[in-house]
Amino acid sequence: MHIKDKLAEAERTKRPVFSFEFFPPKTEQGVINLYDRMYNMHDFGPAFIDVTWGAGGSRSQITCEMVHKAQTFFGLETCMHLTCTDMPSSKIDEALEAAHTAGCTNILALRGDPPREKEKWQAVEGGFRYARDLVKYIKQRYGNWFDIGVAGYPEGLEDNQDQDLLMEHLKEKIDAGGTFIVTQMFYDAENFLLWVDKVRAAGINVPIVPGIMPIQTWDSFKRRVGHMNVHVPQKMIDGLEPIRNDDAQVQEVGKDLIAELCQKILDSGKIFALHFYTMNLAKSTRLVLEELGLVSKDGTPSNRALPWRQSLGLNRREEDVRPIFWKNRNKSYVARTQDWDEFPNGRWGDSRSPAFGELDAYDVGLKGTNEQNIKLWGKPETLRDVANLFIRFLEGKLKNLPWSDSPITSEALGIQSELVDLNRRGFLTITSQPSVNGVKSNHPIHGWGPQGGYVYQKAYVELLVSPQLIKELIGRIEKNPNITYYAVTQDGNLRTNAPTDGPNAVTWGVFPGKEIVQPTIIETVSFLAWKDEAFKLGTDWAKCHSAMSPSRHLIDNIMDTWYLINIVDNDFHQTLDIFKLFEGLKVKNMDDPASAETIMNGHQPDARPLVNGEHKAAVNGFSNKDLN
Ligand SMILES: Cc1cc2nc3c(=O)[nH]c(=O)nc-3n(C[C@H](O)[C@H](O)[C@H](O)COP(=O)(O)OP(=O)(O)OC[C@H]3O[C@@H](n4cnc5c(N)ncnc54)[C@H](O)[C@@H]3O)c2cc1C
Ligand SMILES: NC(=O)c1ccc[n+]([C@@H]2O[C@H](COP(=O)([O-])OP(=O)(O)OC[C@H]3O[C@@H](n4cnc5c(N)ncnc54)[C@H](O)[C@@H]3O)[C@@H](O)[C@H]2O)c1
Repeated sequence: MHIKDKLAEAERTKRPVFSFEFFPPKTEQGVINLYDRMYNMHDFGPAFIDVTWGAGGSRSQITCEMVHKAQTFFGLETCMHLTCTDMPSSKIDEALEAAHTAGCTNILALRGDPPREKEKWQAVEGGFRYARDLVKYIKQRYGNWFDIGVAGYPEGLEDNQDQDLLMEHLKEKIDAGGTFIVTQMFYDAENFLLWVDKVRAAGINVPIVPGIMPIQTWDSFKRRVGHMNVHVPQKMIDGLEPIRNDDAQVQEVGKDLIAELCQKILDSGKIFALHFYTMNLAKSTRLVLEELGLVSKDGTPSNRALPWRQSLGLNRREEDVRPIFWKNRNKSYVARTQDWDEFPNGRWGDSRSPAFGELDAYDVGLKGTNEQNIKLWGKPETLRDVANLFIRFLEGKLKNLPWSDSPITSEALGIQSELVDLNRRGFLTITSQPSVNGVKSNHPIHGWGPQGGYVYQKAYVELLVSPQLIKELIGRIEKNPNITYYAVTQDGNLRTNAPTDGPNAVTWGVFPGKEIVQPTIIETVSFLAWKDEAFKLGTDWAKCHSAMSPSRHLIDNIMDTWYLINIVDNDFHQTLDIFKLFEGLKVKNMDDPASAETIMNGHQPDARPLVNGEHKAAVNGFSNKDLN
């Protein structure tokens, strides 16, 4: 059924409907577990679900596969997103044909983010430069088979803050055949409703579906707001900031704030649908829907297990944490633990979670236009210039780096001088955490999770290391039985001394009446998924600079030849031992304009390759190619 008909029915009957957006997970296990979740969320009764378009290679294949499964097996009315970026018309045809074959009759037609490298931008044959062109093409090829939605921006768009122009272009998309509008996420109801009036004044009469992003934790909320550049009313900040360290309270207050936002929108009498950016998680969306009375409080997903398989066969949870009571009751154990990855959900969380590693709703990659990024980070020509950027970030003088999208935290300030010193010597630090040996869960710096608990963490540092120094560094690590590491190059050459493939918990908490929660882990699969993202952020940064520029050359060389390494001191009583590994080590020629090449041609490591990246990835069900 076409979405426009469902929306028209909602408006006619004045009974609001809602929809859920899912994105293609980063890992194979995440995809499998998402099917469980989609199946369960079916019971909430969404009018339709959306699957975002994962640009490029395997991610787009997963979109098509998810659309097929949702439509055919779960009986969910599905809308497939489709973008123009880097899509020759043959690929657009393939995607549309896959959707058609799956019985999907709804497409959200988008432009996608422009390729970073401006000089390579080419509207592909058929002219899919704007979403409008894609709408026209779909109409032309498929007539009325597909109902076509388009995107709307009440808060403006990064590359176009001119609201009048955006409105003109929105009108063009509707005139080309768009029949409904789904908006970006926002938290400002007043601004949205004013925008709705402007849409109507522009002569656009199709239904508008507002994009709602539930609040999971303070950190993810802040990160997304920053990423999407949306305005947050002071009332929300005031409600959430004082309880930022108590995830359970943030979820509770967040639910109330989002329900209030939704209610205001629905009470306006102008809007009859809500679109939830679920981020592949069920709980916070469900809580908002319950609060709004759109699902009943006992309307939790039923205990139905997927008819064609047993979920627990999927290695969903480590078997040794399964309570003995459920030993022979796999299905009900699955149902009882359906929110297993909901809380808290760090970005280093479990790679089996459908929500693993997700930063924003669409694709990973560097944010900001090339001009903005050059203004922010300048035009580095030597390794010293690059290291100085990291140092300025660590000193709080720069608000972000390609790998760090929010300012340095007070937690990192405790080891600031050690981190600055590393960068000064040519080790580019990306993430860090000091060790914590049991502080209260409401601790202002290290605290997280519910009240009354204690939290722990192991000292951790993740950095980019020159091939000049990697051998010596790994040699030192391997002499210390407390320290584990993973090191990988962009092309997937992985080295590690981790004793198993399984997770190494680096953050955990003990809370009253709960099992131990370990939100942050390091493991092979998640590290390989992250390394693709980490190197992409770097190559995106290089592409902000023109092809022949020294900055492009320098950053590309670092990405092509350096190692991404994470190091954990498993003795969580030690805070500074991890830094002793680097004593006396320093990259040579940091001021040499060709320093990156010097490094590339320098001493190559011959540390024992414990694991071959490609092979290891295959063992885990992926090839690095698939994850790109
Ligand atoms: C609800 C929603 C879902 C999304 N889903 C995805 C997804 O699944 N995958 C993904 O990669 N991205 C997704 N995005 C992000 C989207 O691809 C980006 O925001 C993209 O930058 C803009 O896409 P658009 O379809 O709105 O573009 P368009 O409407 O084509 O507009 C893009 C820019 O071009 C300008 N423009 C449009 N027409 C013209 C014209 N005729 N002349 C000159 N300028 C023009 C516009 O003003 C705007 O600045 C989504 C966004 C939203 C709001
Ligand atoms: N190793 C893995 O398996 C894996 C998987 C996915 C993501 N990641 C990591 O997740 C990180 C983001 O996670 P998050 O959002 O929880 O953390 P974040 O980016 O907020 O940073 C985590 C901590 O590192 C500190 N930090 C930030 N930038 C730093 C820098 N340049 N040098 C030293 N310390 C810095 C922060 O202040 C904070 O205390 C990514 O940057 C990546 O390193 C790792």
